[in-house]
Amino acid sequence: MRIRPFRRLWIVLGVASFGDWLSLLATALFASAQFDGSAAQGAAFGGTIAVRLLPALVLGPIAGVLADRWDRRYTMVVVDIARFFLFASMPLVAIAGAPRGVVFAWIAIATFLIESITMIWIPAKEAAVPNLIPRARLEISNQLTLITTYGLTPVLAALSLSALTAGVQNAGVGLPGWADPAQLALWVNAFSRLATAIVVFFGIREISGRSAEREQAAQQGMFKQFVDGWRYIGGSPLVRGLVLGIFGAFGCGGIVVGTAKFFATSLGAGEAAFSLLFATLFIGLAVGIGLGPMVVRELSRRRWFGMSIVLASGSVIFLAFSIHLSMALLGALLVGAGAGMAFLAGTTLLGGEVTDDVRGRVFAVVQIGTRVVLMLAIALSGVLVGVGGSRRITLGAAAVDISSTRVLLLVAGAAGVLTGISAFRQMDDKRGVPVLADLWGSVRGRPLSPAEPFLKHGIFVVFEGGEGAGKSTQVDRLTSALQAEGRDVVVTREPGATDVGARIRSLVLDPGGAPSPRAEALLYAADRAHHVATVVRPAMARGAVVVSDRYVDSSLAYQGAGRTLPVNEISWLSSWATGGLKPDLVVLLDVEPSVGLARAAARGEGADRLEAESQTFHERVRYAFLDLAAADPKRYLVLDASRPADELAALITARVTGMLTADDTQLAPISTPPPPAAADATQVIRPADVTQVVSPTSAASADETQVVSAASAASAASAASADETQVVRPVEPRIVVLGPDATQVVPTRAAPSPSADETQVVPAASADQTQVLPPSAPADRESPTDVAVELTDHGTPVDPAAGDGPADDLARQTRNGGRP
Ligand SMILES: Nc1ncnc2c1ncn2[C@@H]1O[C@H](COP(=O)(O)OP(=O)(O)OP(=O)(O)O)[C@@H](O)[C@H]1O
Ligand SMILES: Cc1cn([C@H]2C[C@H](O)[C@@H](COP(=O)(O)O)O2)c(=O)[nH]c1=O
Repeated sequence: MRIRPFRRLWIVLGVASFGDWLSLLATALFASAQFDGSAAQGAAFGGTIAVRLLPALVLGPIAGVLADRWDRRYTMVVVDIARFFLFASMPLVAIAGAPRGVVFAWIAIATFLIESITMIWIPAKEAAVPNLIPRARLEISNQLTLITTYGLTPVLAALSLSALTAGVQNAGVGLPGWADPAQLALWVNAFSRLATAIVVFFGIREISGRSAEREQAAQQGMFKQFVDGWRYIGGSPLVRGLVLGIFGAFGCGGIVVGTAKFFATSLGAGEAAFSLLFATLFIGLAVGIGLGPMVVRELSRRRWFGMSIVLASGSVIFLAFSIHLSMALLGALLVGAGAGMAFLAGTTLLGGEVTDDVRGRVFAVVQIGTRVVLMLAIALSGVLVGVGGSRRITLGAAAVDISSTRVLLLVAGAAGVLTGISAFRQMDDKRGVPVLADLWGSVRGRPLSPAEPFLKHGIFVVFEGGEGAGKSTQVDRLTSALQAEGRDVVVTREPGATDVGARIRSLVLDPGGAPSPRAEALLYAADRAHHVATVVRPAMARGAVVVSDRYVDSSLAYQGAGRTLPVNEISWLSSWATGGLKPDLVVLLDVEPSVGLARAAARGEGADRLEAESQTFHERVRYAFLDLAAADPKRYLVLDASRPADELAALITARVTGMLTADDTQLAPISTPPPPAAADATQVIRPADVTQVVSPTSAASADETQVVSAASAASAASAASADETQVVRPVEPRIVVLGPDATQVVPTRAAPSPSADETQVVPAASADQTQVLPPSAPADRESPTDVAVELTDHGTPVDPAAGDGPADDLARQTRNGGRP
C-alpha cells in the first residue's frame, strides 16, 4: 500500500468491484420490477444475469488482444466513462417514461454492452498490476485484490443494498418513482465508474506506456496477435499448465456448487445444508487465499499451484464418499481452500512470468475462461445429476443406492487430480526434490533446495573423521597417488582453505575465542559457502579431482551431535551454503577418540578449541559420523583408522581410482600416459580390509555399533555415489554379511536384487535378528559388486588375516570374484 500507483489502483478496483456486485443485484431487481407476476419476474431476473455471461463467449477471444494493443490507462478510462453512461442510461430510460418492455429491453442491451467492454477493462487492469509493483510483492497484491473482490465488496454491496431498501422504506410514501433501491444503486454504480475513470486518468499515469515488445506486437495485425497469443499459451509449458490448472480448479468448484443441492439431499439434509455447503466453500476460498501463503511460506509457487489443485480435486473425491454433513462440510472447506490457493498462486505466477507484450491476452483467457468454466460446470453438473437421479444396483443379495451426484463428484475429482499432477509435472522447478519433504520443510520454514546446477566434470572426495584419525595423512597419500597418474588434483580443507576461511578458522579454533554454538555453526557454514563457491566448484567444473579434508559431515557431527544443535537445521544450513553440492565419496576414518586424540596430542602443537572438548563430546561426534555413513552406505568408504596408514592408503586409492576409471570420459585429461599394461589399469588392488558400516548406530554405546570388517576392492571401485544429481553408478553394490555361523546377503538401500528369491533382505540394524542362510550363495557372491562383511557374534570387526574359518573362505572368494 506504500506504492502509490498500486494503492490508487486498489481503490479503483475496490470501487469498481463494489459497483459490479451492486449492479449485478440492482440490474436484475430493476429488470424484474418491469414485470408483474412471479414467473415473469423470475425469468427477467435470471435472464439479466444470463446476459452477463454472453459477452465472455462472444468477445472474450479478442478482448485480450485489444488490451495488449491499446494504452492500458486510456482503455480503462474510456471503458469506465462508457460504463458511467450505460449504467446511468438504465434509470434514465425509465425516468423518461419509456414503456416497461422498452426499459427491460434496454436493461438487457446495456448489460450486454457493459459486460462486453468490461472484458477489455479486466485484462488491461490485470496486466497493468505487475508493472506497478516489484515482483516479490505480486502475491500479496493479488491476495489483497482477491480478498477485496470476492470477500469485502460483495458483502459491502449486499449491505448497501439492504441499507438503501431500508432507507427507502423508512422514508415512506411521497418519494419520487425513481427513488427505488435498485435505481438508486444503479446511480451509485454509474458515478463510481466516473470516479474511477478520473482517478485512473489523473492519478495513475504509470499505467500508460508500452514496453518495446508490446510496441512491436502492436504493429502486427489483430488476427496475428490473436493467433500468437494462443500459440504462446499452448507452447509454454508453464502457462499451459497454469491455465489448465486454474480451469480445473474452477471446474471442480463449479461442480460442487452445481451439485450442492442434490448432494445435500443425498445426505438426507435440507435447504439449510445446501446453504451451509455453499457458504463453507466460500469460507474455504477465503481461507486459501488469505492464509495459504502463510502456511506454505517459502514453498515453490509452481509446486504450490499443482499441489493446491490436487488438494481441491482430492477433496472433491472426499466429498463423493462423505456420508455425513460434517464430512461434507470439511470436504467443501478443503475444495474452497485448494481452489483459492490455486487461483492465488496461478495469478501470481502469471503476473510474474508472462511478459508484458502478451499479458493482456493471457489474463483475458484466464479471467474469461474461468467465468465460462465455472458457469458451465455449475449448469452442466446441475443438469447431469438432475437427469441421472439415483440408481439402485443389485449385486446378488445386496442392493446399493448409487446417486449420480456422487459419481459425478468422483469422476470430476479424479480428472482434477490428474490435471493437477500434469500441471505439477509441466511446471516443476525443483525436479528431483522429494515433494512431501519439500512441503513439510517449507511449512516449517525450511524448503529443500535443489542442487545448484552447474557443469560438473570432476570428482569430489571428502575425508571425514574425528581428531587425529589420519585424514591429513590419507589426503596426502591419495593426492600423491593420483598425481603420479598425472591427474589434476586439488587438495583443500575445511575450515581455512581460502583467505576468508583462514580468518574464520582462527575465529572458531583459537582457544581464546568462544563463539556460541549457533555462531560456531554459522562460521563453519560461511567458510563452507565461500570454499565451495571459490575453490570446489571451479575445480570440479574444469574436471579436477577435488580432495577435501572435512566437509558437511563435520558440521553435522561436531555442531549437530557434539554441540547438540538440531541436526536437520545444520543440514539445511550446509545445504544452503553449498547449493546442494554433495561429495561423490566420503572416506570416513573411524577411530576411538582416545586413540585419535592421543595421536593429535603427540604432534605437540597443543589442543585447539574443539580438540579440547570432553571425551563424551568426541564420542558423540564419532557415532554421528558412523550414523551418517550407515544412512547412505553407497557414498561412504568407512575404514578402521587404527590400521596401518599404508593399508588404508591402498584401499582408498583403489576405491578412488575405480571411480575415476568409470568416469574418465568426464575428467580432465591425464597429463602423463597410463602405465604400459593398460589392462592393469582396470585391475583393482585387492584390499585386505575394508571396514563397512552395515547398521545405523545409536550414539549411546560402542557395543550397539556394528562396524564390521569387509573386503572387496571390486565393490570399493563400484560402490560410489548414490546421488542422482551427480555420478550415477550403473550397478548397485550389495553387502554380504558374514557371521561366525551364518551368511547373509543384504542388498543395500533400494538395490534391485538380481536374484530376489535367493536374497533375504533384513533390517541391518540388528545382527542378532538377521535370518540365517547357509554360507553358500555363489550366484550372489560372484557379483563383482558385492562387499563381503564379516561379523563376530557381537558384531565387532574380525581381521580376516587372523583366522581361516569359513567366513574367511567366503571373504577370500568374494575378493577373488567368486573363485575359491
Ligand atoms: N594409520 C595411522 N596409524 C598410526 N598413526 C597415524 C595413522 N595415520 C596418521 N597417523 C599419525 O597420527 C597423527 C595425526 O594424523 P593426521 O594429522 O593425518 O590426522 P588428522 O585426522 O588430519 O588430524 P586432525 O583432525 O587433528 O587434523 C599424525 O602424527 C600421523 O602421523
Ligand atoms: C569443517 C568443520 C570442522 N569442525 C572442527 C573439527 C576440528 O576440530 C576442527 C578442524 O580442525 P582440523 O585440524 O582441520 O581437523 O574444526 C567443526 O566443528 N565443524 C565443521 O564443519
